[in-house]
Amino acid sequence: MSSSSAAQPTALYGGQGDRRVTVRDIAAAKQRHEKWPMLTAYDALTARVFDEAGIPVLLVGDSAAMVVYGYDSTIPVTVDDLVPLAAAVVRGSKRAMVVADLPFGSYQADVPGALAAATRFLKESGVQAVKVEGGRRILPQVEAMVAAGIPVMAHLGLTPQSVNVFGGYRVQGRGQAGEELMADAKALEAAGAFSVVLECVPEELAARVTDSLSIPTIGIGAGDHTDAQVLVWQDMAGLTPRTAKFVKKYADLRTVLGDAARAYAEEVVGGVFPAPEHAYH
Ligand SMILES: Nc1nc(=O)c2c([nH]1)NC[C@@H]1CN(c3ccc(C(=O)N[C@@H](CCC(=O)O)C(=O)O)cc3)CN21
Ligand SMILES: CC(C)C(=O)C(=O)O
Ligand SMILES: [Mg+2]
Repeated sequence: MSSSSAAQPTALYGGQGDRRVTVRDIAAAKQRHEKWPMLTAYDALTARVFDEAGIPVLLVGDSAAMVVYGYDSTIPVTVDDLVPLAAAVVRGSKRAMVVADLPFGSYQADVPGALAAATRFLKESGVQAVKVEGGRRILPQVEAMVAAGIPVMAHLGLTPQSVNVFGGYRVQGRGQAGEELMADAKALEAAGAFSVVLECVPEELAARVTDSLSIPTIGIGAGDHTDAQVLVWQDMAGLTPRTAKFVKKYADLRTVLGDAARAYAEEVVGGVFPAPEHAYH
């Protein structure tokens, strides 16, 4: 593992302090050309680990549909499914800004629906911001949420809630589609989005968008020129069996956890565990 080229903690990454990271902190990081990491989290214990590691932004992704609930896309997951996970991540963290994905079907149809879904996450989970997939078609929703005081993170490129339009998880934004994505990004910035995720797009496009916007870009499979990076934590920790090309594995939790389960099982079967020190007298 190449964790040796250690970057110094920055104002946003690795800091301590008993207040949460805000949208203003994130905006200021771009002015300082300071890169930052985001990770997903879906429960209190991992949220606490990542918070103590100094990760400034935690995303309760609708990828929970796949890595928590076992569906094969993000389409089935609901607000009712995600709100309790988001609440657990908020309870498990102290410093990180917590962002929740609005799930498929909860914001696309109209402004009242989007406001209702986002409001549930802020009231019932305590997250500080929400994330929505899409560009100019959802501008009214973005504008209304921002006007209501809800920070909005945008998401362009491979927007997994549109997997049935794309016909699979493929790179987006090649050729003319890149110009459309650029126009979407500028429109979202003008609508008040505080950041934009760029997923699975050519790195040249992600760099151009990053240099054209004053809000930070957060890349996943978008090269090294975005302001921030995000990965699904089970991917970067090596728990997911198969991952996309853009994932780097920083641990091998699949092996670690499997070995632990086998060691425990063998000791139970062999009568080694529990030992006297694990019993009450
Ligand atoms: N565990 C997990 N990690 C993710 O990053 C993730 C999810 N789940 N669920 C929602 C979406 C789906 N994502 C995916 C899934 C697969 C590929 C993938 O296999 N991509 C191909 C690229 C093919 C091409 O060249 O166009 C690859 O081989 O990397 C990409 C993004 C990203 N998101
Ligand atoms: C991968 C990130 C950007 C996401 O949207 C998710 O985890 O749902
Ligand atoms: Mg998502």
